Amino acid sequence: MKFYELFTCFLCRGSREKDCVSAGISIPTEALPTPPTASRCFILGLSGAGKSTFLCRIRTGKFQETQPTEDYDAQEIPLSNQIMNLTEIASSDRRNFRLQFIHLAPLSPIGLLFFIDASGRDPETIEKSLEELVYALTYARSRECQVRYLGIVLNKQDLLLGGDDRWREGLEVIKGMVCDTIKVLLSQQQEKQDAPELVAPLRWEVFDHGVSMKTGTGVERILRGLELGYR
Ligand SMILES: Nc1nc2c(ncn2[C@@H]2O[C@H](COP(=O)(O)OP(=O)(O)OP(=O)(O)O)[C@@H](O)[C@H]2O)c(=O)[nH]1
Ligand SMILES: [Mg+2]
Repeated sequence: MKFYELFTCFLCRGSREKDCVSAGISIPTEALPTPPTASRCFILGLSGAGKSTFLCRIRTGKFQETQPTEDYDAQEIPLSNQIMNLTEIASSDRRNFRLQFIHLAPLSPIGLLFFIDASGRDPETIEKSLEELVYALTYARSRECQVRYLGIVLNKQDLLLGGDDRWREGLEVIKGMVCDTIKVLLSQQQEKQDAPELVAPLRWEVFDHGVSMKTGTGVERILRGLELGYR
């Protein structure tokens, strides 16, 4: 799928309904999010990408089996420089993501952590993930909200390590698709030049090298990235 197709796709797709069982804090669909006081970081990614497992790792320091999240799940964690509110948006649901902006003042910066299940190496799943990422970045911008930090997490690499060398190649392809998408998005937005300070995440990076929420590899790196992104 071409980049501009990703761009138009998000405009025509609505948010999806999911039948889910809550893994943590469960809030009825119709309830509005309560305003958090800490800096905000949204955890996005398709269902099953590992968002709750990441939150669970932070909460308990261990791997625990999760259930699909219902609507969203939030927790506040202390970083070295501030308190960070991490809010998982279940299945990257667009409506639930948009609802979070009710309590965000214009120009207030946010962070995004975007999870991708890299174990399948299925191009359609990656493209679908990237559509959601483009939607999130573009929606944040439409709300005059600066994305201060974007971390893209290529998760579940423990499932690749036992395989042959082709997994390494597959991972590089995924990383290439992610980087191309972000670069095209940023250059297109910069061309518009209507609000340059809102255009790009001030800092973005891809977490690859063995990342797995099951083994815990990469969790510290992700938190450190977030910390640096908000410095
Ligand atoms: N092998 C492996 N499994 C993982 C990893 N991360 C998550 N899982 C498993 O993948 C499944 C889905 O993980 P979740 O963390 O619930 O996924 P999610 O992104 O929160 O999904 P939704 O809440 O539906 O949006 C669970 O069975 C996890 O145990 C990983 O790094 N490696
Ligand atoms: Mg979840």
